[in-house]
Amino acid sequence: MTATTRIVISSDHADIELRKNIAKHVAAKGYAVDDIGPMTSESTHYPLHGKAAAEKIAAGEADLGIIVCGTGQGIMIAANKVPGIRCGVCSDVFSAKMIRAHNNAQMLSLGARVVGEGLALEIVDAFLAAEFEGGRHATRVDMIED
Ligand SMILES: O=C[C@H](O)[C@H](O)[C@H](O)COP(=O)(O)O
Repeated sequence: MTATTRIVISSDHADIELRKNIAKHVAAKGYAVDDIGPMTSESTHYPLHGKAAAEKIAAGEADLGIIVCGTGQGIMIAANKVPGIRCGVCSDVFSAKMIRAHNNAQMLSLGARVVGEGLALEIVDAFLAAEFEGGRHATRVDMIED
């Protein structure tokens, strides 16, 4: 992926400040960021926001996505219900690299109540820097899509 990669970012209410700071961090690297909210901390429902971000990717309006909820789990489950989407929750840098390198995941999910902001930004950087390795991994990703 290049610096022209389009990145959609969303969350539930668990930590909109973390989401906004991720958006700023990613934009500062030169990526095209589409932060689709929500814009207030009012309690909301993570399935809505995981689906909305995943649908942007499925529609070809974004290349990669970063989503946030309390644990990262609920919004990830919702995103993965959109056909063609592969999303993983990461709480460590190695996994963030490997969901791109081996699983060709288009979406990274973060738990705002699990990781602090410093680690979250390192995880984001690892996800964005990694490239899909193809080969035997492409065979397996194709099996998921089948
Ligand atoms: O997987 C779900 C997420 O962690 C949600 O962010 C969480 O369930 C929201 O909980 P609450 O409504 O208590 O803030």
